[in-house]
Amino acid sequence: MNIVETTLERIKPVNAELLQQAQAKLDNKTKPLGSLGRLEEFGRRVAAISGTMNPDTTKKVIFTFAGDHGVTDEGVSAFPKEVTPQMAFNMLAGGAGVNVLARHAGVEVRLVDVGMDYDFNGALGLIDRKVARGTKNFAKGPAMTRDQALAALKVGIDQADQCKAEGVAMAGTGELGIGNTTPSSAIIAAISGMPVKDLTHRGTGINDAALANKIRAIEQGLALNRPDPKDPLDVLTKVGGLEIAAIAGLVLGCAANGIPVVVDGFISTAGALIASEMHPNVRDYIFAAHASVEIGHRFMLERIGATPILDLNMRLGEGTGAALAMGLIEAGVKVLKEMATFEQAGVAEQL
Ligand SMILES: O=C(O)c1ccc[n+]([C@@H]2O[C@H](COP(=O)([O-])O)[C@@H](O)[C@H]2O)c1
Ligand SMILES: Cc1cc2nc[nH]c2cc1C
Repeated sequence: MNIVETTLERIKPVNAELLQQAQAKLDNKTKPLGSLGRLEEFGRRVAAISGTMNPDTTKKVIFTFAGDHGVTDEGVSAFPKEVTPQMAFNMLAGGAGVNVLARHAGVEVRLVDVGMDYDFNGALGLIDRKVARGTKNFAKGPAMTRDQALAALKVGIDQADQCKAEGVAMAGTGELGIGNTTPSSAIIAAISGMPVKDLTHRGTGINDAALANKIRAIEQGLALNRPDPKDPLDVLTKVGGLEIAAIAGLVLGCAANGIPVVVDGFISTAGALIASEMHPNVRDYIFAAHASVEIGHRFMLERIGATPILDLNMRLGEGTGAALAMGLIEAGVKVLKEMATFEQAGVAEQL
C-alpha cells in the first residue's frame, strides 16, 4: 500500500456525539438560540474535528505550495512564469499579501517548493520538496506521471503529519504558480463534465482573446488526455499541477489526523476537490475560506458541499483568504470556550 492509500484508510467521519455536545454547550450560552450564526458552526465543527470541547487554537499554519506549469507555453496567463520564483522570494522576505494577512491573523506561513522551475540553492526559509521543475504542457500530453502525482500528494500528507506532531490546531492551504488557474479549471471540467467555457475565467487578468485561447487549450488538453472522471488521481495526473496535488495531500492528511483545514481560493479548492473525490468523509474537515472571483469556483464548492465563509471579491491566492477566515473560525471556537452560560451569568432563559 502506498502512503495515499494508508492515509485514505485513516480517514473517519467526524465524531457526531461531540458535534451534538458542542451545540448543546453553545445553546446554553448567554444568547438567543442560534444567534451567532455560522460562528456556532465553526466552534462546533472544530471541537468535533479535533476531538475535544476545548480546542487550543494557538498554533495556526498556512502552507503555500508553489509549482510551475508547462501549459503556460500556450499563453494562458497575464504574467510570465518567472513571476513564480520571484514571488517566492517576496514571500520568503515577508512582503507578499499572504504574509501581511497571516501576520494580521496571528498565523504562520510556510512556503513549500513542490515544483518551481528554478534552482533556489537552499534559500532560507523555503521548504524544499521539489518533485519536478514544473509540470509538462497538458495541452500536448499528460501534465505528470502517476508517480509524480503520488510524490506531490505525499508532500502535502507529510506536512499534515508534521502538524499533528507539532500540535498545530488549524492548517490552511495556499498556492503560488503562474498558470495554475488553467489546470484548476481543467480539473472541475473533467470531474463535472460541464462545459469548459462556464468554468474558465481571467486568472491574473487576461483579456478576451487570451481567455478564448485559454478555453481552447483546456478543451484540447481534455480531448487529448481523456482523464477518467471517476479516478481523481488520473484527473490530477493528466491535467493537474504539482502544488494542486500537494494541496490535495494536505487536505487528506488533515482529515486523517483530525485537523481542521481551511481551504483558500480557486486553485486550493481544485486540490480539495480532488481530495474529497478520493474519500467522501474529507468534506467534514474542510472550511471553505472565501468565494473567489473565478467563475468556476462555486461549482467546485457545490460539489464539495462547502459554503464559503467570506465573499470579498478576492482572487490573489497564496492563502490570503485562508488567513482571514482562520480568524473567524478561531472566533467561533472562543465563543464555545469562553462565553458565559445563562446559569453562570445569572441571566433568565427564554420563557
Ligand atoms: O485563489 C484564487 O482564487 C486565484 C484566482 C486567480 C489567480 N490566482 C493566483 O494567480 C496565479 C494564477 O493565475 P494565472 O492567470 O497565472 O492562471 C497563481 O499564482 C494564483 O495564486 C489565485
Ligand atoms: C504579482 C503576483 C502575485 C501573486 N500571488 C499569487 N499569484 C500571483 C500572481 C502575480 C502576478
